[in-house]
Amino acid sequence: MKRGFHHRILHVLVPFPAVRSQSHGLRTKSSSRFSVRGRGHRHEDDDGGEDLEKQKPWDEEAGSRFKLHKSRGQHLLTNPRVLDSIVRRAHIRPDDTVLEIGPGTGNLTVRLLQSASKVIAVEIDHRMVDALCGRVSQLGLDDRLTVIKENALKTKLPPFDLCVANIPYGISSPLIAKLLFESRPPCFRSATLLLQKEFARRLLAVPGDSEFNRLAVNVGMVATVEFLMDVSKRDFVPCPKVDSTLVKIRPRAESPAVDLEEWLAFTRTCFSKRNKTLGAIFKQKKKVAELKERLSKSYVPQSIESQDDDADVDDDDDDDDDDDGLDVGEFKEKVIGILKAGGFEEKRPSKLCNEELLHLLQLFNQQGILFH
Ligand SMILES: C[S@@+](CC[C@H](N)C(=O)[O-])C[C@H]1O[C@@H](n2cnc3c(N)ncnc32)[C@H](O)[C@@H]1O
Repeated sequence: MKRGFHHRILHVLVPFPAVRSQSHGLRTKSSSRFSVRGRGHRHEDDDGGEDLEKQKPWDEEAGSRFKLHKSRGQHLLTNPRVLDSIVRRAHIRPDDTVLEIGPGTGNLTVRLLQSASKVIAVEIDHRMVDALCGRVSQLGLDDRLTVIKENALKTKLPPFDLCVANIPYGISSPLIAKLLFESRPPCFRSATLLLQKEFARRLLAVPGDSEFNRLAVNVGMVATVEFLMDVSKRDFVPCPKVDSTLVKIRPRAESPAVDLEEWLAFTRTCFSKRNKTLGAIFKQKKKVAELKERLSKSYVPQSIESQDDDADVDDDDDDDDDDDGLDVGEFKEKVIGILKAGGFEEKRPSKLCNEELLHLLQLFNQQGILFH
């Protein structure tokens, strides 16, 4: 079973009170301060030209005050210019259905509702859901918002055209994997996501960069990633320790010519030891034994949630050439022979582009060596 995707919990659709405004325009409330009880956070916004910009990101009158949990990534984006910029860069069409993961109190949601036909928001915290529903209801936009009160990683996502979100950074990797790999091919145009800056750098890394890693390799196989802008930590309440980067992920139009489960398992092996050559990686006794066993064993699916969770795993036996007890000597020679024939033995996976890695996988597969 794929870790994180096997619990299919029913959606809880949160109903809204039937409060409507006179029109679909956003109404501006009079409150002018952001305040979270217990934290003493106060945020004063820039004055904007439009109604929406004048509206404060969090309206005390619209909902109750509560403690924000850092463990759930509850850093609310409060700078209206940044919020507007995210919506602008998402290129939303009027008939689009937008998926938002982690709407929080709705700072981004109310803007998305202005541009899209429909917003589907997935939020784990019922206090946030209550605040969001109250706020959207007061604005008279509730008929276009559907809230799924669930863990975004554990719920089946409904169809959508665009994903636009300031996500909790703790779920970045499994969430991107879910968006891109859970339902193939993905049917959305793009995901405009605010990510932790360091994570975004790794996602944007190319072969040869020090940050180049399995996450970039796997995402790059099925999507392109574009840098949009950096966002200061000072634009959030409470202020996090890290800065952020907005990126746009676009699924590739054509599916890659490879079994993705096989590819994910292959890259898991290639990137299992940082800075090692492929020769050193494939000489490990355990790796050789695993591959040999897989020749005769049936397929065991791997998690695609933990895209990059094993980069530091050390087996402590990478230089071990002694095959006694495993009876894998001949098979190991075959594996090394394939690496040598392709000119890969001395190369490091972090320097190879996807085409080169794909070529190596094909060489293995042609010799009957499978990775899943
Ligand atoms: C960084 S805050 C963003 C809030 C809002 N979008 C904003 O920009 O002000 C992340 C939000 O995601 C919610 N969240 C955390 N983990 C989640 C999960 N696994 N599934 C859905 N929502 C989650 C948090 O409760 C929080 O409201």
